[in-house]
Order: sequence, then C-alpha cells, then structure tokens
Amino acid sequence: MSRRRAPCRRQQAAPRCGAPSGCFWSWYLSRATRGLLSSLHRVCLSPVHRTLPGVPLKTNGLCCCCLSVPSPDASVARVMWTLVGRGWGCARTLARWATGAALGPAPTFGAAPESWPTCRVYSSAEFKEKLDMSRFPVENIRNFSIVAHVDHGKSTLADRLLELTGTIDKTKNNKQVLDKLQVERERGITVKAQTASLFHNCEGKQYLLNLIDTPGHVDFSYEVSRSLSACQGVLLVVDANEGIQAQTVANFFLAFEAQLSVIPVINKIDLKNADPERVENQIEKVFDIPSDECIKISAKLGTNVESVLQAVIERIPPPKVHRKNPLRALVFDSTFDQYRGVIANVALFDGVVSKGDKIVSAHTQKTYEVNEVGVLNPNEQPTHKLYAGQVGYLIAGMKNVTEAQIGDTLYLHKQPVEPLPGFKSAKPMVFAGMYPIDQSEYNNLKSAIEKLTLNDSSVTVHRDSSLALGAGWRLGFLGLLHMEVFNQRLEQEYNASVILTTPTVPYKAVLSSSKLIKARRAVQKNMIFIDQNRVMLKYLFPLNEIVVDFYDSLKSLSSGYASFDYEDAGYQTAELVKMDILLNGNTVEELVTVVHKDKAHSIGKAICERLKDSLPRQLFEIAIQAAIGSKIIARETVKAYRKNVLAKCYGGDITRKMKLLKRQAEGKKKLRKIGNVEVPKDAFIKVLKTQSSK
Ligand SMILES: Nc1nc2c(ncn2[C@@H]2O[C@H](COP(=O)(O)OP(=O)(O)OP(=O)(O)O)[C@@H](O)[C@H]2O)c(=O)[nH]1
Repeated sequence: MSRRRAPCRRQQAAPRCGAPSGCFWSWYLSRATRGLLSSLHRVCLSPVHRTLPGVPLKTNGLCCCCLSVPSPDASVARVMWTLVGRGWGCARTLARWATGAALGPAPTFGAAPESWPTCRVYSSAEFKEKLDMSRFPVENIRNFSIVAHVDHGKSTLADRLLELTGTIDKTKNNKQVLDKLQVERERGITVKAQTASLFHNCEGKQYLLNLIDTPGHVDFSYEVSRSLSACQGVLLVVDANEGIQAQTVANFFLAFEAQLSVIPVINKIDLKNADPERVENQIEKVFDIPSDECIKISAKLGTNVESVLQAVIERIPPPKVHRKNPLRALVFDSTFDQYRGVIANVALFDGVVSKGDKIVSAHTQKTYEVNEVGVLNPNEQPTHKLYAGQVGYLIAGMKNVTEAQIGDTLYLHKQPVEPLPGFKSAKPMVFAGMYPIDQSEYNNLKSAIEKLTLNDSSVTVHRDSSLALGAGWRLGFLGLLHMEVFNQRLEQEYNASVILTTPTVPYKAVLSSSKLIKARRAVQKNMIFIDQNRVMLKYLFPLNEIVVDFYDSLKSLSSGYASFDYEDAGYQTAELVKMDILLNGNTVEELVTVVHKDKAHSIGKAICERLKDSLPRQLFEIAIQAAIGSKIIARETVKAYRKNVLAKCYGGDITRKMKLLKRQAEGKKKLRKIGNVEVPKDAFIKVLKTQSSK
C-alpha cells in the first residue's frame, strides 16, 4: 500500500486574502517568523519609516506599531498596512514572505480594513522607489567629515548624529558604531575613516547627510586628507577641557587648504574642568573663526547635538556637481570582500551610476559591469542608483585588488571624462621588513598584505628577502602606531602571523671613507602662545629620534598635557654610523643597522648580550662583536660545548643511535651558517625584537 506523505508547507496553497485575517497571519508567522522579523527590523530601523508620523522607533528596532499591539499577528499586519498605506513598497517584501511569493508571483492585496490607510499594489519598479536616491536633489545634500585631535569625541558625536537621524537605535550597546574594526574596538581609537549616509527631515525637506568619521592620531592623517576630498565641510571638534591640540591645528589647515567650511564644535562641556569660553577664545585667536560660530555640546550626553545638525544644513554648502554630465566618480576608499570582490567607496562628482552600467577605470582602462550600488547607512544598503553629489559604494566585479586604486576615476563606457586629480601618495616615514614565520605561508601572507593595503593605501610594499628569514617584504608606514595596527589587522582579519624586523627610517648616505658628518640635535624653529597656558613649539628633529618612543616620553613628562604632530622636513646631515654585528669575525647581514654615533655603544652591547642568550653553545667558542668599521665597540663570548646526543646510549641498539643522530641532523637544517657558526632562526627574531624595543 502506497503511503501518501502530508504536503509540506511550501506545497500548501498560500492564502491570498484581502484584509489580514487570523489564519493568513498565523500561517505567515509560523512559516517565516525569523526571516520576517529580521526584515521587519530593517524596515522599522529604516529612516524612511522613522519619518512616518506616529511610528516612532522602539529600542529593539521594531516600531511602536509592532510593540503596542498585544497580538504579534495583528502587530505584523498593522505594520504592513501602515507601510503600504504610506506608500512604502517594503510592505511588498513582507507580503512576499507572507505568501511564499518569493518563489512565485507577487501577491495581490485587496482592500485594507477601514480604519487603516488605503493600500495599493506596487510593481517591482515602484518597490525600488524606497531607495531611489533621486529624491535627494543636490541642494539637499551635505557631505562632511568630523575631524579632531585624538579622543576629543569624534566617534561619540557621530553616534549621536546617527541616533538623532534614526540611523541607529539609542541603546547602551551602540557606542562608537563607526569604529567597526576589531583593532579599533580593542584600542579605543579610530584608525580607519568610515562613511555613513544619514537621512534627515528638516522643515519638511528630506536631507541626505554624508558623514565621514575620521581618525585623530597623526599616523592616520592620510585617512583624513583623503576623506576631505569627498566633503564640502568639516565639524572641527575640540575638547572643552584640553582645548586646541596638535591635530586640531593640523586638521584645521587640511580643511582650510581644501577650502571647506569649518564648523567648530566644543565638546565635553559636561566635564567638571570644561572651560568652553577659553576654548572659544583659542579658536578665534588661532583659526580666526568668530567665537559665536562655536557650538558647545556634550556628545556623551547628547546636549545641544541638534544644533550641530542644524549648522551642517545651514553652514555647509551642497556639492557643486552636474547630474546631466557623464559619470565621474572618485574612488576614495575600498575594501575587499572575499565573495563580492572589491567594494569601492565612491563620491560622484558628475552624472549617475546604476546597476548594470558599464564603467571604465581611468587607471587600468578596464571595463566592468556594475553589480550593485548603494549607500552606507551605516551598513551597506543597496540603492537603485547613485547621483552626482552623493557618496556611496559600488561593486563591479573587480576580483583583483590591484584593479581598485584609491584615487582612481570611474566613468561610463564610451563616455570618457577628464580624470579627477586623485590623491598625493602617502610618504612613509618608518620602514620594517615583514616575513612569514613559515615560508610555506608566503603566498597566503602575500594575498593578505595585498588585501589589507587595498584598505590602507598609505602602506608601501616592496619585495625583499633575507638569508635568515627567507622571502618577505619591506613595508613603509606613516609611524610606529600605524605599523603596529597594520600588523594587528593582519593577524585579526587575515589570521596571518609574521616576523616584523626593527623599524628604521630612510637615510641618504654619502659613501666616503673620510668624510665625517656633523651631528644636529633638534633645532627650534618657532614658538607661538595659543593662550596664557598653552604654547605651540616647532622643532626640526632627526626622524629617528621621534618615531620610536618620543611620543610616549613627551606624554609622560608633561603628564599627558603636551601633544605632538610632525611632518617631513627633508633630509639633513647627521653623525650616523653603520654598525656591523660579527660572529667569529663574519658579518651578520640581517643585523647591520644605522645608528647615531652617540648611541652605537649601548645598542651594540644590547644586541651582543641578546645574541649571546639566544645562540646555542657549539663545539667551539663564538665571539659576538659589534663593530663600526674596523673598530670593535662591544663583545660577548659563547663558550664551547659539545652536545653528545649519544651520551645516554650505552652500547647496544644501533638503530636507536642512528635515529638520534638523524634527529640532530634535521635540527641543524633549521640553522643558518654564518662562517662556521650555526644560528637558529629564533635567535634572529629575539635580537630583532630587542632592537625594536630599544
Ligand atoms: N565627558 C564626556 N566624555 C566624552 C564626550 N564625548 C566623548 N567622550 C569620551 O571621550 C573618549 C573619546 O571619545 P571618542 O569618541 O572615541 O573620541 P575620538 O575623537 O573619536 O577618538 P579617536 O578616533 O581615537 O581619535 C571616550 O571615552 C568618550 O566616552 C563628552 O561629551 N563628555
């Protein structure tokens, strides 16, 4: 007897009813509760929905319609009809889920209950209206960055702006939401500029506010300068207690040179020691901005943050762009997604771009088809099109990281345009060698470095190799923190472990045996009094003196009050020496360093001591020496020793002896021979670590 199986849910006829009835919604909920609720969550979080009168958001992402009606079925129905009635096609998505129509034709809606708004059926084209960015004419767009000195509250202010515009919920967990990277969360600093598009309703007009939260530390200033290219204004945030600091000045001048509107925002007015009036005076004196233009806020408590939004609309001009011209889009940032390829952040200076368009990269001249365009809200939110003046993202099947250059111009196929100026390339200040711990990991590490440098284009990469550490790269960074963060991101985001060699700075050497070069210490260039308590000092320093621990020493000496910024002042003559490390008279190439003459002895001694601790004793004595030219400045000795692996084998079994000797021979393969001395790889790593901590 054949058994008939009960029809599965998908085979059951989906109810097609007009007004939501009990059975319709029960079926709907039982079938796709999870998917539905997550969809509903998005709907309710959508700023569009937020603007519906009488539908305020609740903290868990659902709107009050969902929460205020006792029965979940009824609440879902109510949300759907409310949305439909207001003309938002997202109800169609709900209906698709409700009837299983994602697998078949879209459902037809009948009349809504009398007390609810009238509904209509949306075609799929109309459905896309929700994300139709054409509803933001150029005059309703404001593109701005938040810039400040470290910890003055940029990310906290960004949180409040996201909350005020309904982009995120106001919950305890929503802190520094634009600091998305693990390294940012762990270190509590921003290292990567992040974009968010906010939809804001002001006096009956819908505004599109594109906000870029930037890092404050000097090592990431390249992120700031790039972000400013997509903006017409900046919020210059100044701590009401600390006042103007080094990066405040540096960032102001970046914005000033780019001719952007600057809105000074004095933050942390809630602090006990806050003195906003003093900071106002500083701002007037140093930047020549009238003190009445300063907005005093507490980003933490949300005090007066609405005035910031108002000022953004009133004081920052809309972008000057032409939508009717052919597309001209600047790639100002990009990331790599292993499934979708390169995701390029673009600012549109002219024209329109939509899914399906054929675009060309001015840099590579390659043509691509656009798979997706959208805005960051703050997560990716696909849109139908992006228009000139807007900032968003674009995915166009670029699978290779070298195809998406930051600063590149994208244009439509067969409609070439003059490329945008792009960006000045970053000038690395600190260099270090990077090697895989295990050479078999070389290709994986190569791919990881390529992907990460796509997201951090200020790092320079050149291939390098070392006899001790194998094939690797020579990387250039903007500072020591930048180097540490890059290394940490490699580990956290790409699961790569690497050996980083001593950070060094670039030198220009005149190769002459007789010429000695006169040393130069820091030279004071000028001194400006910002107010009664603050002074700005300018010095010319040897770069090597400041990259490693200068910042920390300055902070501890001044109890945290002094701040520091630097820029490249070109090459200067200095009394530098090349220090060799010798093992039994043979130079160890990996440990050759350039050091200041006065520090050569202490550094040489430390390296010799560490090498002595790391070298295994061998059959002969090993002399470890630090030398400048032919002059030995430090020496350590490793005493002779013979390890007799057969010592414990008394007579007998020859196979056991062979095994022990074989194991010893294998161990020796991991050693590098310098002259007659065998050096394990670990020894190099330990010594290089000492040098970097010096
Ligand atoms: N009391 C007080 N603290 C604030 C206020 N705004 C920010 N903070 C605190 O200041 C610290 C730094 O805030 P962030 O928003 O991370 O500063 P940031 O400028 O983004 O920092 P970086 O991106 O690393 O330069 C955090 O501990 C915040 O809680 C404020 O208005 N009042």
